Amino acid sequence: MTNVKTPLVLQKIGYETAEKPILADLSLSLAENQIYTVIGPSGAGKTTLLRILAGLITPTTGEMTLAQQPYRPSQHRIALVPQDYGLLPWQTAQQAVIDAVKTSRQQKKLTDVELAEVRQLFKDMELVKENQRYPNQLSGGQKQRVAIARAFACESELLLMDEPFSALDALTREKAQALFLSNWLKRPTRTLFITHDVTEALLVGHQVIVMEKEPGRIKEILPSPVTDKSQLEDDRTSQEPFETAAYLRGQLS
Ligand SMILES: Nc1ncnc2c1ncn2[C@@H]1O[C@H](COP(=O)(O)OP(=O)(O)OP(=O)(O)O)[C@@H](O)[C@H]1O
Repeated sequence: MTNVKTPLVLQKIGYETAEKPILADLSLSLAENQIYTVIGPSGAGKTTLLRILAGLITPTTGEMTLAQQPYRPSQHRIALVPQDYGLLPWQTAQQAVIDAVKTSRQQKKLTDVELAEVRQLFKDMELVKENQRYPNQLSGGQKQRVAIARAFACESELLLMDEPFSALDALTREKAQALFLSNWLKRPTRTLFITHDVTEALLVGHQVIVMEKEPGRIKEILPSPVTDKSQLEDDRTSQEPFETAAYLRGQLS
């Protein structure tokens, strides 16, 4: 599948456990090559939504479609960057990325062209010196960049990121946002990006999905005033995102 310019549509999605409803009546349309950031209070079901899109759990009610066909996650190339980066202790940074490409393309070996692409990705993600290191030899910021490099390398149709920058200090986080966006612009894909940081949601996302809880549902979807994602450093100091951030904080309180 697919390069079709078509939205991934969720209609009236609900998810409940034996204990309680977790998501209710959630409808959403995710366009191709757009970044959707998701914010909301703890327990609003943000990770549950991501897990549904990844195919890790199945919604109790509602339907999901892509190109008017039922959306079955197992039939699509989906990249997931979890909160803890999901790196394996026995794999170097380079092995992690190469193995992910092999798995996603169902190949035993990469071609010279594909290996050159991986090397370029390491350059783009500023990881050249770290490529032979194991996770315990990498800083948090470096591990997180390896996890993102691995996700980009898979050329996924859907990129799912669960608070990827939450463990980073403020300056490393700003650098990671810029690096992520510059790489995303080179390799754009439909992206859902969970964050607790309202400013990050506006800077990184084209659209901000605001969720509320008990049960988890969408409260509002707001276009980000930051439309040019290549100008992040200018946007950090401009007034407009700050005004929208103040509004969003009000929505969350
Ligand atoms: N398998 C499960 N069984 C029971 N309850 C669950 C299960 N998965 C999630 N929950 C509950 O569903 C609710 C939503 O959880 P979820 O992790 O999706 O929220 P979240 O918005 O991502 O929260 P946070 O911001 O704290 O990460 C929580 O109350 C959680 O305890």
